[in-house]
Amino acid sequence: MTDPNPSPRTPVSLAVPATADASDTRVKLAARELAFHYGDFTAIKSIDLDIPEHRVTALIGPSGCGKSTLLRIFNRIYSIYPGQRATGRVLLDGENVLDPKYPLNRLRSKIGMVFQKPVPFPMSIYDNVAYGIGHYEKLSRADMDNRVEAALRQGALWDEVKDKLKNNALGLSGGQQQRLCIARAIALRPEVMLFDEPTSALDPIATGKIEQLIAELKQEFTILIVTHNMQQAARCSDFTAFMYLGELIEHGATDTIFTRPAKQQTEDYITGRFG
Ligand SMILES: Nc1ncnc2c1ncn2[C@@H]1O[C@H](COP(=O)(O)OP(=O)(O)OP(=O)(O)O)[C@@H](O)[C@H]1O
Repeated sequence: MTDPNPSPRTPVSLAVPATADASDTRVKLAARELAFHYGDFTAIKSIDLDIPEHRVTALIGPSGCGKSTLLRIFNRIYSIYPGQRATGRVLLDGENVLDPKYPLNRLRSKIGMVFQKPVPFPMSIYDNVAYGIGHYEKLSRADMDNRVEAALRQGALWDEVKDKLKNNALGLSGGQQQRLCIARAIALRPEVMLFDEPTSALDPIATGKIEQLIAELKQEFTILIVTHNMQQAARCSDFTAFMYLGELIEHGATDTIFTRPAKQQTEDYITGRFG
């Protein structure tokens, strides 16, 4: 994992105005002694982590440290794969969502996920957003129209697509497709949104739009974002968690993690000495 020829990263400039304080918000999502196993391989080793409500928390760390695995535990995607097993607890508003008695449908309606590569359904822009809603609620045509419009507005896509809602979503640009996937997740009115490297396939302009969108969305949602981009973590998160080899090494206010990290491993990673 250690890079023998490290190239120092560009110094990270912070856009976070002041040290974020977790004491002015409550914990929305929490991991307690959370571990994860792919067969015999332990990818996450007993993590405790608090995710504050209405804040953006960035998950950073070198490739393979377990960031995506952690997101996949939070909405129990892993449960469809044989041999994959989580132990410990994930508390959403205090309830353990890993308990098999916690309904998967309820969990999916509360925790939405946006993936690295936008994957719109091969259907119209309108239907992409309406499709998921139809699984959970029976809305009149007018209510559905309103819900689709609201989601596309919140996804910062409405102005670009309002005259072509019946067009196939696959005709949108990559950045537009990603915003459509965000709108699709928003339309279900989740409480937590998980973003797994949402801009890694996008150009800087499209990336900037998504980052701005994430900053706006935290008013309504609790956000967790996995990113390899240190500048992005610094720009759009309030809190940052640094993982290494399946362990949570350090977690705190983003400006503290980037300017005064407590652990040497964190400093080595954010300054580009490894990873
Ligand atoms: N399906 C799988 N079966 C077995 N091991 C897996 C599987 N998926 C991931 N792993 C292993 O689990 C560990 C954590 O992987 P994960 O994808 O969570 O890391 P990551 O930090 O998200 O990496 P990246 O930044 O490269 O996406 C790695 O060692 C990986 O090889």
